[in-house]
Amino acid sequence: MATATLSATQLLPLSLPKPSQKPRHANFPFQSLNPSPRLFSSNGFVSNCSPIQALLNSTPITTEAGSEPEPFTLRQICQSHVPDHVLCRMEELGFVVPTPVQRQALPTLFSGRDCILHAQTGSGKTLTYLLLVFSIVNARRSAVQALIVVPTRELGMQVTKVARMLATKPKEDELEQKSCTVMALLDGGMLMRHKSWLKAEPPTIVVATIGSLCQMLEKHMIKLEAMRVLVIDEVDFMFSSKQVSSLRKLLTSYSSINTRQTVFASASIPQHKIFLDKCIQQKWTKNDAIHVHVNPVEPMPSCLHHRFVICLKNRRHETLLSLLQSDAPQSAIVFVGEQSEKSKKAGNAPSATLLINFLKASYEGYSDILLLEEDMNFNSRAASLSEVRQGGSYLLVSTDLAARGLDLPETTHIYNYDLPRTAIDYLHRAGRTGRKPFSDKKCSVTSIIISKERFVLEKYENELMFNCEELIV
Ligand SMILES: Nc1ncnc2c1ncn2[C@@H]1O[C@H](COP(=O)(O)OP(=O)(O)OP(=O)(O)O)[C@@H](O)[C@H]1O
Repeated sequence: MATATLSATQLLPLSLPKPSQKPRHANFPFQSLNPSPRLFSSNGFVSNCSPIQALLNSTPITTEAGSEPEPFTLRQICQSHVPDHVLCRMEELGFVVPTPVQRQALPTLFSGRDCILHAQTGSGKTLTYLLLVFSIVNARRSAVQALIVVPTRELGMQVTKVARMLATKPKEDELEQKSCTVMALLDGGMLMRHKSWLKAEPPTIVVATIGSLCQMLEKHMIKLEAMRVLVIDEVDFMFSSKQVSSLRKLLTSYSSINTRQTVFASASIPQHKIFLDKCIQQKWTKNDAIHVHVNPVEPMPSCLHHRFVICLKNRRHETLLSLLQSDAPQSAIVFVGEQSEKSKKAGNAPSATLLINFLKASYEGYSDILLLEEDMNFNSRAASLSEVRQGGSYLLVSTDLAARGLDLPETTHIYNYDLPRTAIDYLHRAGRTGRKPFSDKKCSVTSIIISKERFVLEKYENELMFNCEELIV
């Protein structure tokens, strides 16, 4: 059985600089989206795209004598794989320079290999797998050709939005050939409407939560015979959820590894070697599946500053208040633990509600404080998120529902009002900040703990290889 784990250095395409070569920048090779004199153009670049692209095309090349030009842009990496109109949209949306995961994983993905995409939170895994999807699907074919499975409705909406933005064609091009259609088949959606849509003309790409997807599969409303790429996002979470049996069925009974390319993505793949072996043994992936692990020695973004405050159990509200007053964050997420069944049965108010009431009464830093938790209906959840996305300044109080995949790039501060249950939960909560791939701006993650929780946080520090600074408030 051939299993493989590729680290960053092994995956570099031949023409990319090896780590032994002098990097352009000590921390990150691509500091700015502004084209620098080091940029080069090649014949393959010619297209009628955005001004950024035009500038990139026209910039003269300066490479060392005799050396191969280095693929500097996403366009160069994707050129012969992804349709030009998608590349143009990508650039219009500001995605010009590849993040490390894009630079390292895309050549492997374009080679057709099944892949476990393992890279930090906020590193751009979504665009990575979407570019693969667009390299494979054919908009002229009326069949579901790509399926992206996500754990929550919120993440599904986000991925759908990016996919639709990339798929959009200029009006004049639409007349020649229609764009890919993207369906969001998500829990809390209007399944009746989806049924009519699927019947009339199947979409090219489906973004689904496993519950809604399986309902449609069981009723034979959706067909996966033409599916050529399957992405499972937040794969470790999906395999540890209650829906694992549906997921296994999707991977083995509803479709076959021989006719699809399979991609698993997450910022955390515990025991990844065992997981990769299992993927092959269980026939979730083909035998030559590869583990692309970007920056394994640093599981969390380096721009995060981790802090903790020790307080008495009954002083958490006041401690959070003084932190907010001293930090005055423009945009922050406060994570609270989920209410236990016992507490629900006893008729207690959830701690998130109590906290919001307290903050509304005592903190004037925000015009509104928003809530996101599992017990809210889907409409209220959507309303909270859309307000957060609209406003330049927000304070969101949330359970771990917001911890996986959500992209709110303006978030600068994370507060763990309750300590997360595991190091992996810590990693994903912390990863809701520091989500601007080319920014060095420091963002903070602050945990409010009681003294006997200090050893738990220390355990997380060891597991995730970071240091937490004590704050006295
Ligand atoms: N090449 C790029 N240039 C600039 N910004 C990018 C690029 N690729 C992705 N981004 C931006 O980076 C942010 C994080 O990307 P994304 O949501 O894909 O992260 P992720 O790796 O999936 O994180 P998580 O593990 O938390 O889900 C997004 O705001 C996205 O628009």
